[in-house]
Amino acid sequence: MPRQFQFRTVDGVETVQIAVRGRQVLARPMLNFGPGYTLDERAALGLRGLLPPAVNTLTEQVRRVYQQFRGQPDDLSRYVFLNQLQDLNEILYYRLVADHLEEMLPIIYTPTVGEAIQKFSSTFDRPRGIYLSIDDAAGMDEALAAHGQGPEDVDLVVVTDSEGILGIGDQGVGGIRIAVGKLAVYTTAAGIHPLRGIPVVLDVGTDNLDLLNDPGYLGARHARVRGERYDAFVAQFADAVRRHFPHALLHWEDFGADNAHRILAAYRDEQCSFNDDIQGTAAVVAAAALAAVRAKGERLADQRIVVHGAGTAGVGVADLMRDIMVQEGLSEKEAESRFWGLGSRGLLHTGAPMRAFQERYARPVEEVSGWDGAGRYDLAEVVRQVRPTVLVGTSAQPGSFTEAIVRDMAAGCDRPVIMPLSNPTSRSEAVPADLLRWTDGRALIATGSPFAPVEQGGTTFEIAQANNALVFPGIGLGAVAVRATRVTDRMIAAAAQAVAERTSAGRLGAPVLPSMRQLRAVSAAVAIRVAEAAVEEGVATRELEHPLQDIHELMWQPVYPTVEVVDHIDEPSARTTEPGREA
Ligand SMILES: NC(=O)c1ccc[n+]([C@@H]2O[C@H](COP(=O)([O-])OP(=O)(O)OC[C@H]3O[C@@H](n4cnc5c(N)ncnc54)[C@H](O)[C@@H]3O)[C@@H](O)[C@H]2O)c1
Ligand SMILES: O=C(O)C[C@H](O)C(=O)O
Ligand SMILES: [Mg+2]
Repeated sequence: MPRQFQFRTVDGVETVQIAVRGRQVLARPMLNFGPGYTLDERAALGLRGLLPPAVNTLTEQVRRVYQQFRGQPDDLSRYVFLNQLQDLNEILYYRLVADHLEEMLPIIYTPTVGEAIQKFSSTFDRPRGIYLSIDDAAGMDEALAAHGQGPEDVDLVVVTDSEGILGIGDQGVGGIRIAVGKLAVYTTAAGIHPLRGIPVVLDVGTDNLDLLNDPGYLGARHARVRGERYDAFVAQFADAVRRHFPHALLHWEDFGADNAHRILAAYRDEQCSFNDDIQGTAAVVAAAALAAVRAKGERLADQRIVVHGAGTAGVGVADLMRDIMVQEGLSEKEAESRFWGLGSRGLLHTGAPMRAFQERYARPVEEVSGWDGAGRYDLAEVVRQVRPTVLVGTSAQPGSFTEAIVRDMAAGCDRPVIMPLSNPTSRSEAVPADLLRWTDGRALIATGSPFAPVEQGGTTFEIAQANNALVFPGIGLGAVAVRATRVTDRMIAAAAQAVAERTSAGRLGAPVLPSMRQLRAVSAAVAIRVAEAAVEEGVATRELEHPLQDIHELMWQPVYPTVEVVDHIDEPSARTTEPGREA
């Protein structure tokens, strides 16, 4: 099918060539500027009479839709409203989100996206992204082609199989919305062009009985396919991405713990890909931990770290912190001995069963011989015995950082670092106001979901949001900017470093991470460091001549482009703004 339109940027000016007319223009979210079209443009595009007479600026349109947004009764309705706006006029949607970032991010992303995923089938209207069903594996190539993007057109593919959505588990086909949400954050934070990212759900069935028994459920209605058939489907998908979109970075999101680690290990050396829950989370949490221990005048290597929930995120976080301790001078074994991990059966130790990816954090069984618990040691016992200085929560067990546990921890150190990272808000291991109360304001806190500042003892405590949203957009942009062929550990460590450098947690009450308000600047800083690391690692296929300028120019802004009305679009569609020279 001939192309209907094409965006290009020449000398910093974005233009869209449009080869369709009339209602076909208004039917495309990236072309529908609504009353934003001038009268001349309306005449040239066959839009006369299809729009009300007034011509609006983008600012006027934002004002109107913001009022409509404010009129929504609850967060889920706000999500649905924004979702519909994205499918109506996508540039206006991104402008609205950019202008009201702090208010909108918790709607289009965590925590509200969690509820929207759970209610996917009842709130579904217009499909967005690609739905790949294991029952139609043979149709995968056709499905990817049907999306309409050519090999040069795609920078990013975000994929989930929906088994481990946030902390709410298996959500079947509704998981597409986490991929949509992550891409919206890529665009908002790092200026990835809205057309250059594709959200994908791999629907392999669901083990969620509520979904299987819901007559309105829109996904494949059978139990999750596992084993060889699942692996073959994932392999077919990874290969199809390489063939259809050879320059795309593949972002794995919210897979179940075993598959997440296995898939990352299988593909990280095969194609440009990373796992956000393992590596993105690790980078942001390491940055928060570094800022917190610096505020105490200590090193990471000096800490005793308990990871409550040694799953996808927990083990990723431990691995990166271990690597930082090694840089600080510890041996790998010494560094690993600074961690105590807990799974659903309590402390990981060599006398109890565990999963392969957890084994390096198993404590020797001799260490626990005198402990209370007969082989199963819960968080309270671990905290009592270990006296941790850092407590990480990636368990999705709400309230598991109890008053008794937190007071016990705080009795053993001056500034306990406590990070309840589980999302959405309903899964948080503790809420900041409680943590500050139980520790008399001594705790250094980071949470996964957003929390309002807390007033205590005359101090306002701003709560750092340690959400991978602070790093994955920059990791993506950095990798895309230099067309990296892999995402290496050093690129992830560089992302953590870039965030840590932009944090100063010295003052009492200051957050241990930059605010989400600074998302765009942080993402640009992360992208520059990630791109540089990619070049140093030899995985970049082009270099940036002026990193700051080049990254800045690559970041798409939500403004209406100059319209060029044409009869047809010339192929090929190679990107016209080259960020650097071929290496
Ligand atoms: N802040 C962030 O950026 C961020 C990033 C990724 C994940 N998360 C959150 O972390 C949580 C876990 O996500 P995940 O992807 O790692 O899931 P996961 O299923 O891979 O890991 C959860 C782990 O918790 C363990 N667990 C379960 N019950 C437990 C209990 N009672 N005590 C101790 N451990 C227990 C499980 O054994 C598992 O190892 C989710 O809520 C998710 O939203 C946050
Ligand atoms: O999606 C988020 O908010 C962060 C993270 O990827 C998660 O799974 O919780
Ligand atoms: Mg996730």
